[in-house]
This record gives sequence, C-alpha cells and structure tokens, in this order.
Amino acid sequence: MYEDISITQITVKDLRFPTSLQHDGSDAMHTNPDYSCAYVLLETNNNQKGYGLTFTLGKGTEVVTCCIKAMEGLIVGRKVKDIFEHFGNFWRTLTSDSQMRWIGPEKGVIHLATAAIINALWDLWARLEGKPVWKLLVDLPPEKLVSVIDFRYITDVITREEAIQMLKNREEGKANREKELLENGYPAYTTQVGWIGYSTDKVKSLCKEYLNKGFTAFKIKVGQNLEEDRKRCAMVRECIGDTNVLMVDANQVWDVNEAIEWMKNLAEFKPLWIEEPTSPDDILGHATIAKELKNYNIGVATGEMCCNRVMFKQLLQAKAIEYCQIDSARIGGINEILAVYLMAEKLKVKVCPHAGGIGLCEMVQHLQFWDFISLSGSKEGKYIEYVDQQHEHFKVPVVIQSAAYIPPLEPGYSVEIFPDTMRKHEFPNGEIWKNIRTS
Ligand SMILES: C[C@H](O)[C@@H](O)[C@@H](O)[C@H](O)C(=O)O
Ligand SMILES: [Mg+2]
Repeated sequence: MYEDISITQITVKDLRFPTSLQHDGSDAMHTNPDYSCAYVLLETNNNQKGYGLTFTLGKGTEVVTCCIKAMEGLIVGRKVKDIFEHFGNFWRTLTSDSQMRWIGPEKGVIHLATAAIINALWDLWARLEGKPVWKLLVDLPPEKLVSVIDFRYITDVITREEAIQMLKNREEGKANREKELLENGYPAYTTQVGWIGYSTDKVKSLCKEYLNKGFTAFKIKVGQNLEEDRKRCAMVRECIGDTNVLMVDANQVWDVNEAIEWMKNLAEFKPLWIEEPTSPDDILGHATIAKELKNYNIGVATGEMCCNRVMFKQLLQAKAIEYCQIDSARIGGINEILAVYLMAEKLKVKVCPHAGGIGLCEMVQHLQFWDFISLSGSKEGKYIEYVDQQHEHFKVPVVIQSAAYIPPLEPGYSVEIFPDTMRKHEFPNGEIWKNIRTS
C-alpha cells in the first residue's frame, strides 16, 4: 500500500488568536494568553495533505515554528510507506537525531515541534485510510498498534508484550462499545466558566449557561488570592449545587507545602481534584500533595505540561496523580501518548485529557474514544475537558451534545483550519494582527 507516495513539502504557520483581550484562557500563571498554534501542513506527491498542530501562547509560537522548520530534512522526501510500516522506528529517528536531541532530549520546544509533526502524520495516515484517527486506532491489530510505540525507558513498567496482551484482553465487546459511544458520546467537563480573569458576575452567568446546556462538571482557576478563591468556590458551589462536580486548577503556582495549605482552605467546597498544584517536573512534590490531600478527598491531577512518557511513568509509579491529563499537542504526539495510556491503565489511574487550548478538544477526543473502545473499556469517573473557544476555525469542529463529545466520522485528526482563518490569523501579517496593532 501507498507504494509511491512520499512527502514533498512541510509548511509551518504561526497562527495566533487575541484571546487575552477578553481574558479567555487566563489562569494564575498565564494571565494574558493569546491562544496560538504552530500549524503544520504536510503535502505528498499524490496531492494528499496532512494537518497537525501544537498549542502555544503568543510569542512562544515563533520559537516552535522555527524548530519545526529545522526538522524539515527529517521528513521531506520520506516515503509514507516507510513511515507508517515502521512508525515506532521513525518516531525514534525524529526524537534521536544526534544533533537536534541535544536541545531536548524529548522535552521543551523540540518535543512540541515533534508533536506537531507527528500529529500531522497521523492525520495524513487516517486520511489515506479514509477514517477518523480514533477509528484508525481502534481498527489497528494490537501488534500493529503497539509497534508505533518506543518502549525505551518504560519497560520497567510496561513491555511491548504486556501492552499487546492488554489490548487483546479487551477485544471482546469492542463493537458494542463503539456503537454505544457513537450513540451517547463521551462525558465532557467545562472550563469555560472559570478563567481567572473573568469577573464574579461572568463566572456566575456562565455556570448557569453551562448548567442549562447539561454540564455536570465545572473547572475553575484558582491560585492568585486565597480569599478570592474561597469566595469564587463558594459562589460556584452554590450555583452548581452539591451533586455536581467542581474541579480547581492552579497552573503550577504553588510550592508543595503552600499547595497543601491552600487546598485545605478550599476543601469545604469539595473539589474533585486540584490540577497542577506545583511544578510539572516535581514528581515527589506531587506525591506528597496527593498523600496529604487524600485525607480531604481531593485528588491530584496533572499532565498538560508533563514533558514525556518517562515523567508520566514516574508520576504514575509514585502514586502522585489520581487523574492523568494527557495532552494531544505535547509529548511526542500520538505514538508517545499511547504509551502513557497503557501505563495508566496498568497502574489503574484514570486518564482525563487536557484540552484547554486551540485544537486540543478536536484532537484529544480521538484518543479518549480509542481508550474507551480498545483499552480501558470504561468511561466511569472520567471526562474530556471542553473549552468553548475557536472551534469555528476548524473544518471538522467538535460536536458536543448534552455535555458529551460525539465522535467525528470524517477522515483525519480534525485539525484542518480554514484557509480564511490562516490568512487572518497568521502572525504578524494577518489582518487580525494588523488591526490590533494599529488600533
Ligand atoms: C493557558 C491555558 O488556557 C491554560 O490555562 C489551560 O490549558 C488550563 O490549564 C486547562 O486546564 O485548560
Ligand atoms: Mg490546567
């Protein structure tokens, strides 16, 4: 298959959206984020295209696009057959290039660039197969699916053989779960109600709006001021009632002990989890927080800035997280994220993906659908994050019905952006940015 198809071009665009103007997406650490992405377009000699992105904020996009350009030589000229037949090996060539790996390895800008390229390759593969990515993943035989993963550094927790066996054990019932998912979708929680820059009135009216839309789980930002947080949590709890779920997110703002003390002060509002209480690199710190907060029935969630499968492995081994928040635009794209799902399943930690950023809802739903159908077989106590921003720029935007993600049927990874959006939002010459700079 695909005998003569090869990649002829990779184009990267710096696309930015002025979300900071309305404080959309703001949190304790990122008070003026402009949702942005380094957007990758792959082209082949048979006119097939593949689209992928990594999520960034404003000026940071400049650096990531530069890195993707530096990786061009690793992609262009490759036969797609060689990539997809030996995807695990190809992933390793991207992440192990002997000159480029020095600026990682497998972390930071270079790994964001890897994620964008890998995401575009999966989009291309799914389009060639005429399937959405979730279905491509579901239909791959266990041996083939597992062959895309690089197990280096994680075999002390999971081996290739174990992973294959786990998928085989779950084969029974796959068709029924797929059918059920297509009918009922996958539960979503909303973060749209509680960005840190939103006024109390705005938070209140958004809670009502999302309650009316059928949401039962709500995440708000905390971490700047304890008294304000207490007022905010009390107000949101009153608004959503006792039986609905509240999550809080500090975006790495605290020291370990500070996190524990702060959260004890918010415990009466019964948050399900505290997300990113401290540095994303502090595994033992997360473990300490998790241990202390267990007494208050508060779980620890993290992962949106976890840099690779090794860090995830340690978070899982150390019992540092109750909720594992994989992010579709980070670590090394789907190949590496699948490894995290497998480790989480083995160590019995729930995966609740992060999706607060542009295109993240569109992509990550595919992975969680695959997890439900092929790996964990359960949605129990799990959610996919939902933020209601920038979906109108995508050709296949997410569909949310009764607070549930409904699987897309269109081929690909759902991140193709309209050409008009690219013209308007490309930085610095798109018309949106020209207008902002002159106004
Ligand atoms: C800057 C971004 O909006 C973050 O605040 C966002 O990703 C957040 O942490 C989330 O969990 O959605
Ligand atoms: Mg978060």
